[in-house]
Amino acid sequence: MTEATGIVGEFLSLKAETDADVLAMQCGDFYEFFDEDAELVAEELDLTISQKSSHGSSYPMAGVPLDDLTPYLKALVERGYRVAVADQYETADGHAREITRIVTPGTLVETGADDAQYLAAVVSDGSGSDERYGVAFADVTTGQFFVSGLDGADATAELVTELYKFDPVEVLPGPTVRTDDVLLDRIRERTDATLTLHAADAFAPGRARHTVREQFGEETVDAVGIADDEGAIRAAGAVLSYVEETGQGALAAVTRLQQYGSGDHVDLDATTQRNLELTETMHGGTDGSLFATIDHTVTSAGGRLLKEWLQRPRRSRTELERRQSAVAALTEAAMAREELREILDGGYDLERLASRAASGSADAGDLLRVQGTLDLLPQAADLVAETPRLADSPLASVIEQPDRETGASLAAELDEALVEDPPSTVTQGGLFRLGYDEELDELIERHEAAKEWIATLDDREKREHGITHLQVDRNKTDGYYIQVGKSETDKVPDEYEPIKTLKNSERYTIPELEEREREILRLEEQRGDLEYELFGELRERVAAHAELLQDVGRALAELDALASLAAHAVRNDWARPELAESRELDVRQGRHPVVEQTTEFVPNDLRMDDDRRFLIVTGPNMSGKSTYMRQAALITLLAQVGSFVPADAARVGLVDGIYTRVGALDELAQGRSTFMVEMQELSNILHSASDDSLVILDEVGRGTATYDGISIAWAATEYIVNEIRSRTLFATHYHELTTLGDELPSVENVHVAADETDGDVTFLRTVRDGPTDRSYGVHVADLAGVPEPVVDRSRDVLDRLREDEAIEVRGSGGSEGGDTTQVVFDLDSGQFKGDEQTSGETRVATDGSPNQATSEDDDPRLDPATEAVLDELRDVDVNETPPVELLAKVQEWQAELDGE
Ligand SMILES: Nc1ncnc2c1ncn2[C@@H]1O[C@H](COP(=O)(O)OP(=O)(O)OP(=O)(O)O)[C@@H](O)[C@H]1O
Repeated sequence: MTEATGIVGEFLSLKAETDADVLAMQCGDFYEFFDEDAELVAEELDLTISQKSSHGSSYPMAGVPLDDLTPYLKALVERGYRVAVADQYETADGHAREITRIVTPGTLVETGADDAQYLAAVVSDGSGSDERYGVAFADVTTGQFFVSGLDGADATAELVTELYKFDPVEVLPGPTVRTDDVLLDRIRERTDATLTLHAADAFAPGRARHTVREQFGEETVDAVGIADDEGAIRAAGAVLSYVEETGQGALAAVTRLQQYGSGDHVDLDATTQRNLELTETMHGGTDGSLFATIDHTVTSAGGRLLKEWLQRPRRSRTELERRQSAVAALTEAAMAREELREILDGGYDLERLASRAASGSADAGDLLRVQGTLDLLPQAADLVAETPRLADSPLASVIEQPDRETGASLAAELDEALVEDPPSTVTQGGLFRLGYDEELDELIERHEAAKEWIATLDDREKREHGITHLQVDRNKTDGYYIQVGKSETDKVPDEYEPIKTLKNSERYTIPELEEREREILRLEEQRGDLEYELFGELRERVAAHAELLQDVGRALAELDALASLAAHAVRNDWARPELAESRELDVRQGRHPVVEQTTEFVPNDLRMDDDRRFLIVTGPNMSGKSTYMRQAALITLLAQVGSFVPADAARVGLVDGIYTRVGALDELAQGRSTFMVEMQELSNILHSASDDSLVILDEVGRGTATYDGISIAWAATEYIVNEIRSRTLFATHYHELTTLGDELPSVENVHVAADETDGDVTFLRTVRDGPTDRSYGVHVADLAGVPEPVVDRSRDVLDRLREDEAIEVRGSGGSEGGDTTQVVFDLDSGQFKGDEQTSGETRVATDGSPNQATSEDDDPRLDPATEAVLDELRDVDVNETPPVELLAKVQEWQAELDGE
């Protein structure tokens, strides 16, 4: 194929210059895509493809009008593509084109989503156990910029957790990271980010440091305390240079460098965030998450902040008490709270608008939204000042924080400058009020006068020439014209010069009109140019106040988030928790914040302190163990957000981390066995939790053979109680573990009660002290529709087991000629026993402890037929096998065991 020339050739050579996935090239009034790019956008965005021939070949082509590019860009970028935009500019001999910006998921300023949009860079130095990372997160749509250095044994896990928390849309892996398959896989697992290779030298320490200083100034870098953290600096520098390189101009809005991770936040690993369903449920939806339940914010910035609070609860008591006092004041000042929310409801996203001003994409409407939103702060301030309960609260300082004077003068300037309902294009004039600029006023006056002259021309002509059907109008092809009805064309004077004949009328022009038309066109152009220039200056002045806008935006967002917490507390009768330094958690009549919304909830107490640090929670299946434990975690978390909590009263000893291990739902898809995941999570908890942490373990050990499971759960309990000393809730169906309550200090049993009368089980949902030894698993199997014969047979077996107080494995005796062999695990003694009546042998573990019980030497020998049945039994996936097949299996096994 010959090489394409002309416009296609130009496109292809520009495309070869960039590493973007797609190129949009301006051709006059359109942005065009050619070749593979045309096919891609046609497929993704449903554009029509046409063919463009060049040098004997035909190329697919698709295009969008100039002014419509943004939504298409957004759509492509949201699908993870990086899009280069080439613009056309005039030259002495025609025009040329060059790539002016690259729009990527992490640098798209005009996002439509409410959520934060982080661009991250990750660098690593060190290796093995001495792994060190630097990480930076920038949200160019709001100007947020966070950096952190991570080191120590758990640095990799912490890094993955941070990535999960910030959930970046684009990640720039540093030079070493991009060669680390394992880490890259974990990043892909934990985020939906596009991974982009950014120039390696942007990560170089010297260059990165220079970039960071240029952006934030040397003093800031020193003050924030990252000057010595090379990893953090390298990551920060790489992010900044990438934003700059994409040419989006958003860098100007990134004004504040914030370091995080130095112990101000409660550790919430990625698993825990998911398990507690903070922002998404385990099934991936948002409905039914904690955030969806408690979010009553009225602005997107308020919602974003509240979500951030949930994802990053605080450890600082001062900060939490400040938020609590504000929420408390708002719960008590009902009318003022609702009025405040109404005021806020009129606001727009100032942080986002600041970024749009800085990147030059804000239009006149955006600047009016800036003005309108700036005006809300003084309104909120007046309301707070007039309401004594609020005036004494920390709300006053939230409002005091931004520079209100400058805010007011910027708002006044915008108000004086722009007309009420400006057009969305900024090049055609019509944006400014009279009195804003003298030169513009004069142009406007002349423009308006010329238009006025034309507006009255028809009357003059009608009068002078006695024509009734005469009108003056304008269109694109003919410009201004005088139109006269056919019946009266004989009355037109000589100076009327015909320009077009229509069916029923004739169009004319006259020299005077032509002159005015030229004047109007000239004035329109001058006015458009001048207004565009003035608008650019005005937008730059707004952009120069990016930091102020961010301050006001955050203050309004904070008011919104606090008012939302107060509104939820009032509607749901939540109480202000007392924050304690001691290691306790004392909840009176606590509820689960999400479940209480949809259920007649039975409240429960919870008491944990130094003498009662580890609670073993037993109770029937479905009784509410998981709910009770999550409730404890969520109450703690809400308290450390500064919120009220779903309880009559609560005293919450502040925690440094919340760790959970509950049933994993979605890990299988990622190729790890359920049990492996369970153990990795347990391992992570045992490494990370401290005596200030809250640990929730739901059925640890369940994923493997019973004895291994009990052994692991037992040993983990001992380790947590003796070594870690965290506050821990551990739900289990291994009732053997309840004996630990007597043996270890600070371990107590509680159970969720159920009532059984004549075989009918009622879940009481009440938590009481002491253990229980009943699971009612058979009852739940019945409820779930397991076939009756299986349920009945289970009941028989269960009754026998209860009589024997033993776990029994039953098989046909090979050598004993059909006699039954029984191997039992005695719940009282925690020992294995052979059935002396039939086999005459006793198999007892040497020291009686469960984890010894499975040792090879003591393994009871069974005949091969029984072994085979047991193997099959172990392998059956109960969740995957239809009940009828299960039933058939059971019959088959019975037959085999009966020696048939
Ligand atoms: N205190 C309560 N009041 C009302 N309903 C509750 C309460 N606690 C739990 N429930 C409801 O009971 C059901 C079972 O709760 P949960 O999953 O916590 O039980 P579980 O004991 O952990 O079960 P399993 O042992 O089978 O995992 C849930 O649907 C929950 O909504």
